[in-house]
Amino acid sequence: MSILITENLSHKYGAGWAIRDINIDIPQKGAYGLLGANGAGKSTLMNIICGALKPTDGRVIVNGIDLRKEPQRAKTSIGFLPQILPLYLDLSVEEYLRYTASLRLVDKKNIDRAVEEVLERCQITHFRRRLLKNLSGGYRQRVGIAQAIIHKPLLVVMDEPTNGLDPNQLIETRRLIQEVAEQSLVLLSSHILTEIGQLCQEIILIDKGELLFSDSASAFQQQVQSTYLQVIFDNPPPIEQLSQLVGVNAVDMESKGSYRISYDNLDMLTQQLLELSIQKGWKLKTIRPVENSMDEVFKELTNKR
Ligand SMILES: Nc1ncnc2c1ncn2[C@@H]1O[C@H](COP(=O)(O)OP(=O)(O)OP(=O)(O)O)[C@@H](O)[C@H]1O
Repeated sequence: MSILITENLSHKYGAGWAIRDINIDIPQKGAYGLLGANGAGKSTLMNIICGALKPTDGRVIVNGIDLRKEPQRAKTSIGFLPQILPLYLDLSVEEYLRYTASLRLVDKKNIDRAVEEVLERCQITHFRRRLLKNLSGGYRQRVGIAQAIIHKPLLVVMDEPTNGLDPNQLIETRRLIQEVAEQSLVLLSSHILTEIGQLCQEIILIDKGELLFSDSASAFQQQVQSTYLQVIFDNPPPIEQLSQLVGVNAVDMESKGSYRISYDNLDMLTQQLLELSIQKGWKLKTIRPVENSMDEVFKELTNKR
């Protein structure tokens, strides 16, 4: 049974559609990256999937349960880390987690154990008595993740979970997200595409409220044909000679003997490289296409429309 299905999900605020006919079917656990430019509809989609916003049209099915028909039952399988976390700053970490466990309908007799488990999983046991207002941003975010997983949901939705964190906090929060994704389906949005590339095996891209792409991260990178070659020589020519070859747009030196060539005619370029290397003794040793960066694919796909 699929963990998350959305069927023709659409939402409009006032007159304009924020999302339109989004169909997603995610059968298994793992980290899924939700990409889209500002205003693409990511938060709207996430809020609807978590039951925080009622869609204008369509439906959400979580673990086989229709969110609109049985919201309470469906929500036992959903954890949510919203973009702005509603923290009660005068509560201690432990008090807050007890409260969220009861909101998530964790059985009273299981609350102690559930709190201990998430304190440990999120590595905040030593801060259990600290007031939330006295925690750093990184630790607040861990508390946010702890409240999202306290009831062991099958689906965890995280809206920009690493936004505003410093580099150390970023590394730790990403590690925690990866651990959560081993036990749940984690759907997360981020503006940092390299982060999505590192964390997520699957990519969902929405643009202007419409689903543009939903497949593996490697399929995402293959969406746009690379127009770069990496060439490495044992006896490298001067960069100017490479720049003058037919079919070349630009050449950058990566390290001694290694160049990145932007081209518009691959056949002509490779033919010249092979011929000249033999003629002039450049000793060409590697020639390979450079994989597109996530940024390049994102730009290409969203600019096409
Ligand atoms: N409460 C609201 N009332 C009216 N329009 C809204 C509301 N919330 C969002 N919108 C509009 O709906 C569209 C989608 O917004 P949404 O916040 O879902 O996008 P997003 O992809 O999450 O953007 P961001 O990356 O900036 O957070 C935007 O055009 C936005 O202006």
